[in-house]
Amino acid sequence: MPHEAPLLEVDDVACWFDVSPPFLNRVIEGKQRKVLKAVDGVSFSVPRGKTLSIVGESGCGKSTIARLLVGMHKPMRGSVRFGAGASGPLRVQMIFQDPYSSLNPRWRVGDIIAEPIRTLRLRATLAEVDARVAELLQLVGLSPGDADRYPHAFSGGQRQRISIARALATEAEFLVCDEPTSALDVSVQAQVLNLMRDLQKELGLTYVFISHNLSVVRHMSDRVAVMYLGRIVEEADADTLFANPRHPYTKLLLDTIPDLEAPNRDRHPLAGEVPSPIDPPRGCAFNPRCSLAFDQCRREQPELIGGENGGNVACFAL
Ligand SMILES: Nc1ncnc2c1ncn2[C@@H]1O[C@H](COP(=O)(O)OP(=O)(O)OP(=O)(O)O)[C@@H](O)[C@H]1O
Repeated sequence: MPHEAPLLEVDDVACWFDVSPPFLNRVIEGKQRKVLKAVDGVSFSVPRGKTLSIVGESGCGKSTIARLLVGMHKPMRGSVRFGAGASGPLRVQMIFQDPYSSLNPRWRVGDIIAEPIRTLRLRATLAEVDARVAELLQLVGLSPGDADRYPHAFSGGQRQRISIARALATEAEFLVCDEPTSALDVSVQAQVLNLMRDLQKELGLTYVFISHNLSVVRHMSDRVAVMYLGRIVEEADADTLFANPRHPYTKLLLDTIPDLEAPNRDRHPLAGEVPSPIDPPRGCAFNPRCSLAFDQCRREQPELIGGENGGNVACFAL
């Protein structure tokens, strides 16, 4: 079978922010500026119809990657390349974490979903636009009559369904989902995740799914990349990563997931905090929190290296 080119290919991408206090712009030369390396040398690819999840604690650079993918940030190094869509250029949309602030409260839901259809001229007549809006509402588990209501009339889970309908209204084939269920009640999270999985199968969608919560991504992902302080420290097929995590940070992250089969087992809370990306530790950024760290880890930064299980890991201690 010919090897299909990935739908998304990210190669050695870096995104740094100048976080010098404003007055430094005038009085201090460039070399003394403070630079925050939010993403620093990240590479991954996503095949068509698959899900890559990016996980890690707050501040690791996950949202910055999401913004790089949809063009809200420009990489200062490296490249983000998309393959072709089914009919013309690939359309990429983002689903945001907060379904309360991402929908215009003054617009009826029907208009929110119709807007991209009209702007992109995807339907010719008003009646066709209305029919498409009704179809999209049903696709996400709402009813066509919901088109006449305003966002405030809906729960958080329903609003996230509306956001998904709006994204699909563009005929997007690639969705970047930044913590799409983190603002929702736990009982509603599973419903929205199931909807996203069903839509993926039905429409052949490709996802980059961002979360700080490994248990959320477990059943969503084909592949998982674990980020720490702007870099990927481990990347593998989801089943492999959950069954046999290799990087000490991945192991710690997995240890924080509640085990439904052994709810009374002692869990180890993640000790310590992610260091500041403005002044990261020398060597492996995880070394101050790592029980396996030795001299080399405090001096050199480990590269992501492929292993026999098809995964990649960046650790000197393995
Ligand atoms: N526009 C910006 N200007 C300056 N610093 C930024 C900017 N955007 C992000 N950062 C910093 O970059 C680092 C990575 O942020 P990012 O939001 O990508 O992390 P994250 O893993 O998504 O965390 P969270 O889950 O809290 O959103 C953080 O230290 C953050 O403060």
